[in-house]
Amino acid sequence: MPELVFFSGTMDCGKSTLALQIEHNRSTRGLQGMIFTRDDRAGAGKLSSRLGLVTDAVEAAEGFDFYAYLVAHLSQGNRADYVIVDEAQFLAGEQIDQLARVVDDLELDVFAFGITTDFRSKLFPGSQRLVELADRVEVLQVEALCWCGARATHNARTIGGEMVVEGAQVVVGDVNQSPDEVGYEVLCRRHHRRRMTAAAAHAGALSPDVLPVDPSSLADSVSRPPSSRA
Ligand SMILES: Nc1ncnc2c1ncn2[C@@H]1O[C@H](COP(=O)(O)OP(=O)(O)O)[C@@H](O)[C@H]1O
Ligand SMILES: Cc1cn([C@H]2C[C@H](O)[C@@H](COP(=O)(O)O)O2)c(=O)[nH]c1=O
Repeated sequence: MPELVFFSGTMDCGKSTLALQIEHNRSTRGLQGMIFTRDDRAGAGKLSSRLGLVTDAVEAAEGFDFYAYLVAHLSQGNRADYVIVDEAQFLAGEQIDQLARVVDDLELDVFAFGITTDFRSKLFPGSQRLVELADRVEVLQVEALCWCGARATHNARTIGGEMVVEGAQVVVGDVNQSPDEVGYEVLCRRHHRRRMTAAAAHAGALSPDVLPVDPSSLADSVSRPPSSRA
C-alpha cells in the first residue's frame, strides 16, 4: 500500500540527508522519483543537506498544486514512482491534502520531510496537516543535541545569540550563523522555555552573578571540616 510518511525532527537532525538517501537508494534500483521543495537555503529548486549533497527539485511555491502537477506529468507519458517533499513545514494545509490524494488516487508513496514546530514552538501549518493526515510520522533517530547534552526537541531563533520570540513565522536561515545575523539553535524543551541559548548559558557561567558568594568565604569553608562550618 502506498503511504504518506512524515519524517520530522528539529532543524539540523538530518532530514534532508535522509531525503537524499531515499532518493539515491530508489533511483539506483531504477525507480524514478519526483522531488519537490520549498524555500531551501541553497535557493529555489534545490534540495540541499549540510553534508554537502544537493539535488535539483521542483520548487513548490505558494499556490502550487501537487496533484495537478503530477497528473499532468504522468498524462504526458512521464514516469513517477514516488514523491519526495522537503521543507514540508512551509506548505499550506491544502497542499498536504493534495499529497494525500497523490497517495490514494495515484498510488504513489509520498515521503515528506520537515520541522514540526517554529521558533515559538507552534506547529507550522504544513506540519500540522501532515500530523493529521500521514499514515506514519517518523521522528528522526540521529538526535540533534541541546548545548546541555540533552536531546534537542525545539528550534530557537536567535539574534546575536539571544533567543527571540517575536517575528514572522517564516525566516529562511541556518544554525551556526555569525552573531549579527538572524540564526537558529536547537534546544531541549527546558532551555527553550527558559530562553537559554548556548551564548546565554556561557554568559551566565562567566557572570559574577551566578555564584553570589564571596571567594574568601569559599576558601574558608573548604579549609574547615563540614562539622565546624556555620
Ligand atoms: N561535518 C560533518 N560531519 C558529519 N556529519 C555532519 C557534518 N555536518 C553536518 N553533519 C550531519 O548532518 C546533519 C544535518 O543534516 P541536514 O540533512 O542538513 O539536516 P536537516 O535537513 O534536518 O536540517 C547534522 O545533524 C549532522 O548529523
Ligand atoms: C524554527 C524555524 C525555522 N525556519 C526555517 C529555517 C530554515 O530555513 C528552515 C528549516 O530548515 P532545516 O533544513 O530543517 O534546517 O525553516 C523558519 O522559517 N521559521 C522557524 O520558526
